[in-house]
Amino acid sequence: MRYDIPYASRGQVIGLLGGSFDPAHAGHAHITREALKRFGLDQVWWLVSPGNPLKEHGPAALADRIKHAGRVMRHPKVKITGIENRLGTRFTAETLRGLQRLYPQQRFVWLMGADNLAQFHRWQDWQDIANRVPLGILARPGQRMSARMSRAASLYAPYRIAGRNSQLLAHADAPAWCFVNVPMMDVSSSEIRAAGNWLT
Ligand SMILES: Nc1ncnc2c1ncn2[C@@H]1O[C@H](COP(=O)(O)OP(=O)(O)OP(=O)(O)O)[C@@H](O)[C@H]1O
Ligand SMILES: O=C(O)c1ccc[n+]([C@@H]2O[C@H](COP(=O)([O-])O)[C@@H](O)[C@H]2O)c1
Repeated sequence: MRYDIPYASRGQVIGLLGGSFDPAHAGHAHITREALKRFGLDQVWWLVSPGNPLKEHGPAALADRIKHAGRVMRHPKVKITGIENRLGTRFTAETLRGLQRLYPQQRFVWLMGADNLAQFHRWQDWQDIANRVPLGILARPGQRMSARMSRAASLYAPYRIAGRNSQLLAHADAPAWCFVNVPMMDVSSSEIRAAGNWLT
């Protein structure tokens, strides 16, 4: 299947929420709505990943995950995409380089839950990512401390924008990051997978 590249007008700020979405759930939809508000984003694109490079087991078929994500998240400012499949990228740093080439007139903010900040230093070219785009981090149950104590949080401590100033993030030059203490939803794809076959 060939996936389209979404439209964004000049000057727009686009939040990117990458994930396996295996399957998408209410927690993803919740942090997306919070990110739109807290960071003042024009759009959020979900990047449904061909497969997380750090996860051993491959996810369900991309087309099924995208279809399901479209049912979970319906919002005029949110687009569900298979951009990484289209670009032929799996690593976030490569994806961002590709997107910045394709959209030179737009700004991107990388969004992630606190669990991903905790292991961000294991990602390929993670410092290139942090130097390329602002990072918007959303609280996740049980992950606040590990995120705050993480290698990325300590190395980039001088570039942190306080949560109360979250509206500044989207227009800040990278490196910049902001942790927002949004209300939390205790839900995960692994729990849903363990409970049965979401594809049926
Ligand atoms: N309940 C949640 N609260 C905050 N962030 C979340 C939540 N669920 C997922 N995220 C974030 O959404 C992004 C995509 O998550 P992903 O698709 O891996 O879902 P997941 O529920 O973490 O999956 P799994 O349980 O398989 O690891 C990640 O940045 C993750 O941190
Ligand atoms: O680039 C990397 O090295 C890298 C390592 C782990 C995760 N990621 C990205 O982080 C996002 C969340 O992944 P996941 O599987 O936890 O949903 C998704 O976009 C992945 O491609 C990226």
